[in-house]
Amino acid sequence: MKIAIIGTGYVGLVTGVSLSEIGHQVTCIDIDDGKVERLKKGISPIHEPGLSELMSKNIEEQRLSFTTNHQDGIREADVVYIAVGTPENEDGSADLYYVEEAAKEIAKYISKDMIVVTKSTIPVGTNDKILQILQKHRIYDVKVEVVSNPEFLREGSAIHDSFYGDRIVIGAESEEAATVIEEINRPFGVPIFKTDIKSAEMIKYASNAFLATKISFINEISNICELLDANIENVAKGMGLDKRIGEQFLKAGIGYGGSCFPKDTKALIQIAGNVKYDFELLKGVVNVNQKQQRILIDKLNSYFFSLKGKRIAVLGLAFKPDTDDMREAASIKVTEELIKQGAEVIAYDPVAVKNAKGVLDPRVQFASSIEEALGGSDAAMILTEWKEIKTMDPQLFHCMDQPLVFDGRNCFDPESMKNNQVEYHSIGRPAVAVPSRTVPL
Ligand SMILES: NC(=O)c1ccc[n+]([C@@H]2O[C@H](COP(=O)([O-])OP(=O)(O)OC[C@H]3O[C@@H](n4cnc5c(N)ncnc54)[C@H](O)[C@@H]3O)[C@@H](O)[C@H]2O)c1
Ligand SMILES: O=c1ccn([C@@H]2O[C@H](COP(=O)(O)OP(=O)(O)O[C@H]3O[C@H](CO)[C@@H](O)[C@H](O)[C@H]3O)[C@@H](O)[C@H]2O)c(=O)[nH]1
Repeated sequence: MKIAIIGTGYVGLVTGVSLSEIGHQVTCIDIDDGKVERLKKGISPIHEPGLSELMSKNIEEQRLSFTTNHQDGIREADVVYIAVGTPENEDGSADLYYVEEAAKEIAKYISKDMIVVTKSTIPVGTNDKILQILQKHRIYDVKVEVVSNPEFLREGSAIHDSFYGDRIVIGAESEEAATVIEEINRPFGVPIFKTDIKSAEMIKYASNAFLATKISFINEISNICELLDANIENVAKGMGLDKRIGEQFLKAGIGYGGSCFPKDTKALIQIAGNVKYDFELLKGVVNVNQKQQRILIDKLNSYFFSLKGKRIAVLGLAFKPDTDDMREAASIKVTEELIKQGAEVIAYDPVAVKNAKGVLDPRVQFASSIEEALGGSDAAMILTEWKEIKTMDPQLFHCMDQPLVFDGRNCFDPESMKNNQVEYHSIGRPAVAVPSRTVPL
């Protein structure tokens, strides 16, 4: 099948590469010249395990190409995917500008019967609007159908998720269109769930909102655990053994970030609000997350009398491990607050530094190793559970004069920190104090 994909971000690029890997002829289109030039040379614009290798392989085998020219990409295609961004408007609703522009571009160049597939996360009812745009702006009198095919990949494991996902959701009005998209995806071997368009649109938002709810729930439980001297890791494990609850997404920490949960939860509140439904539970989830992102700062504030002049090492900047994505990363708010309170911030991340430099306060300094960040620091904060951080020798914390760690991702066993004489404050677990500590507060 000949497929064109509009937008080569995380979703468009991973979709294009994966569809070419299972044998389709794919053209990826983007308006960003620089990005397309790099892609043509086989250079991935994002850090995503396994992506570069698979991309180069399919470019070489001539199943995958890139262009900035919509006409070239769309003219020959049997199916066109929309995978452009749907960022957050100021009021929390989804900004549909890029999706609507993409639909207009498609309409200009459709010259034969065509299915347009939406991969972008779009509010319930948006596929209907896209169909109207396509019908209004098309030049030739051809049949055009829209199919909703929301994406469930996670950054950091996007390629794996494409080939081993739990389900592929296809929302269509006609059985014929649904079957075409089913056949395209069949070689993935992932279970396919076919439904109507509006339900497919809602499945995407409801899934993200449910996962975000699990995270805010366990974070609230972790805060209560701290007050009662219980241990959140044991609690989450015991809860997760119940198959109805499940062990995933019960990891307490400094809240969820990234390009999806923060914006999609707020968009769903708006989607509900538009039909006069007050989604109280989800509002609570969002508020809890905002509070949770401050939790390490609060711990630091109750430890030190003032942060003025204190040197704080921040370990991990990306919103999660195995990605260089900084969108809505906890590190943005945390470093902003540290600087506001007069601290000196020295940060380390194995891959996200380039992107971090574009979004963090220019006063944040960057270290090229964990040791360098820790050297001379008064405290360390762990914000991303990179493998390199989780598996480091706790003795390394002695690069600080007196090791003091605030861990927002529960990377270490408190017992091992105690054995290594490291003062250790984590999430939802009793703190480890070191009696000999003499740092002036
Ligand atoms: N990032 C994720 O993990 C993820 C997962 C599932 C779903 N989603 C959803 O998928 C959509 C895309 O997300 P993303 O993270 O890939 O976005 P992104 O911002 O990384 O990429 C969007 C790309 O679209 C391009 N673009 C914009 N308008 C265009 C046009 N008219 N023609 C061609 N290219 C155009 C941009 O230049 C950019 O490269 C969003 O709706 C998002 O919510 C994202
Ligand atoms: O138990 C957990 C699990 C995750 N997180 C945090 O939640 C955020 C999101 O993590 P994750 O879901 O792994 O990454 P994303 O790449 O944002 O993927 C989510 O958002 C995508 C975009 O919609 C969806 O496609 C995916 O299914 C959905 O998992 C990150 O900040 C994590 O640190 C926790 O705090 N605790």
